[in-house]
Amino acid sequence: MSRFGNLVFSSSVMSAIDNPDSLVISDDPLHPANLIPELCRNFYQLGWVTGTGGGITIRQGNLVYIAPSGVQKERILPEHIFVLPYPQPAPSPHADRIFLRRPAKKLSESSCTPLFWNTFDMRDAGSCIHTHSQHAVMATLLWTGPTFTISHQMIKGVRIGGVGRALSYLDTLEVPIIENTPFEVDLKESMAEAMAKYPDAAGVLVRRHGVYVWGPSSSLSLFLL
Ligand SMILES: CSCCC(=O)C(=O)COP(=O)(O)O
Ligand SMILES: [Zn+2]
Repeated sequence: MSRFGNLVFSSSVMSAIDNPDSLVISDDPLHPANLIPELCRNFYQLGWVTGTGGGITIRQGNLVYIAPSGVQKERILPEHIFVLPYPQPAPSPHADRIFLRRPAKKLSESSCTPLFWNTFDMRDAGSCIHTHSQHAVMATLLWTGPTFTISHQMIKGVRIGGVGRALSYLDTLEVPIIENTPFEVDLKESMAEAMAKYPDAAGVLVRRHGVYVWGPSSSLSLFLL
């Protein structure tokens, strides 16, 4: 453990401070910096992240990897990935979010970052995926109330709260639907409220917009989609 300003981080985080690019260079296809671009290409092919919409994060221990904002997600490269330490104090007008590594190219981290943080803080999630899937949007139009509810369907792989035990055929899956806002960041509070009110939900739908789904790892978040 070492100190970085007022924060205490593991030695792996501290060694990354000397060579930030080492955080996104790996031969391992499962390394988050390689996995995020691959998953984004898959999401594009599925029609889930058309235009520049959607976002993804993977957290491995105290390192958080986040895709860039406002870019065609199918064109993301490992060098475009942001890396942040976790945990860290919430950003405020007086303190910015802390980054261990930013891309050399002029990019911003996903505008979903505050919402991704909800899933780390409230569910100890290892990944969170946000898509604009037409199926998710359609569900929010057909279920006009505050939740999408389903039972006796393909819910056996869905985990309670995204990270707990798997649901059975006989369980009922209830997913909160929050109302859309002009900016992604403005969904943070209503998403957190929905997560607190529905602790068993493995995701949050955003009306006329899409869905946030999380899991203990990227493969399990993906399965829930
Ligand atoms: C045209 S997308 C508007 C913002 C949005 O909904 C979104 O998902 C964008 O996420 P990003 O990671 O590109 O900031
Ligand atoms: Zn979105």
